[in-house]
Amino acid sequence: MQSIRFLRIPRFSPNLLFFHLLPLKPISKIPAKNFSSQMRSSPSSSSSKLLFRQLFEKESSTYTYLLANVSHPDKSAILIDPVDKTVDRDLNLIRELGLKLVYAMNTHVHADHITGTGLIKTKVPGAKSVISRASGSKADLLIEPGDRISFGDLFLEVRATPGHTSGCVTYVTGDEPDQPHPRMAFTGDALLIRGCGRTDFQGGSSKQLYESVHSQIFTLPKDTLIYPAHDYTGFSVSSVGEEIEHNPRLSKDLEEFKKIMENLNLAYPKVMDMAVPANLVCGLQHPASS
Ligand SMILES: N[C@@H](CCC(=O)N[C@@H](CSS)C(=O)NCC(=O)O)C(=O)O
Repeated sequence: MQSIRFLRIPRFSPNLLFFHLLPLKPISKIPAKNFSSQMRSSPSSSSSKLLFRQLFEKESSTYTYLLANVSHPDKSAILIDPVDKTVDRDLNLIRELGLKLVYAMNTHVHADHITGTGLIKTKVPGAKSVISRASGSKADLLIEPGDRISFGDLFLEVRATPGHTSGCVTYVTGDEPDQPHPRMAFTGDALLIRGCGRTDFQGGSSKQLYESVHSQIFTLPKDTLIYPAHDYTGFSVSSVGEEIEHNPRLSKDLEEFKKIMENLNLAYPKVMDMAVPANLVCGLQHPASS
């Protein structure tokens, strides 16, 4: 299905809002599945703006991301990588901002904390849990590479970035004129700022992680903003160009990268034995509630 429109399209960055007159290219549906929070009410309602918040859970140093299409009447919102301990904070924020949470998404099965997605489903009727099919987890939507996750007129595309775990994905904002510019990549634990996820459990593979990051993230425009699932050193955001140049692990060649990863000598996450089984059912140890 295609539509051609010439409209006043807002362009925006996460921090600054710009408005330009742009011709809107034909929209063509990609063959992979389209997960949409609502039907497009009118082909001419294209005004959209992103609300973006980066939220932090200090015990596990996890970032949760809130994105919403605030110019759309539905004010549809999504959460990426919510943590069970901070679900009430996140839901209060969503309530205060008058948003409607449609998807609670995971980038992967976390080993260091319990996801908030299952708990959110018990508190927000209609919100759907999302994780990759390759993760082997239960969720309402099992997404695959190339799928689109829509909220209002905005969308994320799904890229497979295995290596930290076999089911890791990166969510990237759309590559169309009415989508955020610069693009934003929510990399989970595949790519951290000046680091990357460990590869010593949960089907991890250094070679696979290296190939994932180089083929799926480092090929994005250099100004693409990198938003990871963790930071242990005080960083909050980076860019593709910055990580290509300065990432002390992934800027090396594959053989050197593998040696670095073999010698990380990290202790296993303290709650791993409890977190992994729980996260396979979206954080609730009750399959029916996933
Ligand atoms: N100390 C923490 C776990 C820290 C850790 O292992 N982090 C993971 C991501 S969460 S599984 C990781 O990949 N770290 C990479 C690195 O270079 O630090 C705990 O006990 O939970």
